Amino acid sequence: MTDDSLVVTDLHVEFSGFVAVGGVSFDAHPGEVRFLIGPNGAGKTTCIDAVTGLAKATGSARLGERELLGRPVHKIVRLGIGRTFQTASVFDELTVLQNLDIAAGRHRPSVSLLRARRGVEESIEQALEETGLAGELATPAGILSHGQKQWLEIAMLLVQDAKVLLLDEPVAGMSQDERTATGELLQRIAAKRIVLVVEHDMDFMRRFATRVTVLHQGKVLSQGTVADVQADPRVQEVYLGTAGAATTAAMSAVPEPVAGTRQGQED
Ligand SMILES: Nc1ncnc2c1ncn2[C@@H]1O[C@H](COP(=O)(O)OP(=O)(O)OP(=O)(O)O)[C@@H](O)[C@H]1O
Repeated sequence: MTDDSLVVTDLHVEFSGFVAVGGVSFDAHPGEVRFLIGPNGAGKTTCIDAVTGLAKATGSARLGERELLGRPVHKIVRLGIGRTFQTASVFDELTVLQNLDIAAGRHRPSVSLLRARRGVEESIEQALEETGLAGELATPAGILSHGQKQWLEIAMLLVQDAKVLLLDEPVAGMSQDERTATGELLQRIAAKRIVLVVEHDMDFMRRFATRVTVLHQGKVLSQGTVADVQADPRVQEVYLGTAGAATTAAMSAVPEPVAGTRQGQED
């Protein structure tokens, strides 16, 4: 455990008496690509909503020494918690650079776009390089590929210097190549920041997760390395019952170690 860790303890969220998250605990640290998985309605997004202040919750979610629960959304953002949503939320009519300017809290009049390259701040330059969007500076976000839009959202979080990136189904709808590029991007980002991924895609999880928490009906069903959760009969049962044979096959496939990740780290 470090001062930079995200530690969620006994998280509870109710919607009009319905318990969406009923006592969930997990932690995440810089240096790992942390996954939250589980069938539809398991409570994954609600956990992220609670940590980011969008859903009222009890329990605790601490970033280092700081308690996040009970703070308003904008203060949680200021503490360095960034998130993406299942649907990319970039400004389609604005260019990649303008989107990043907005993320950086900077206003760039459109005339200066002609000289855009000259005026690019270092943080934006770095985020563009990191996410592979350097060649798309003047491209309207609306015509980016689906994968590039997700990367732009991640770049926006990097520009804001988010310490924690909470990513809700970042590879949904992506091609295989885009998934691989995204996984590698997350590994690079995770070297210095906390990356927590909510995902349905089991193959992606298997390739890139260092540790996994499996949620089911608002509770933690299993937690550990990819190998641990795949071997857990309770996980196999839940996926057999809800997601069909394809997912079960993906869950039971032997994980391939990925260079540069901290496979095997325990709670
Ligand atoms: N604002 C809300 N009001 C009422 N119920 C909600 C609300 N948000 C989520 N729920 C319910 O809480 C449960 C958990 O939902 P959540 O979206 O967190 O699940 P999930 O694991 O992210 O699912 P999915 O993979 O389908 O996105 C579901 O039963 C959902 O219908």
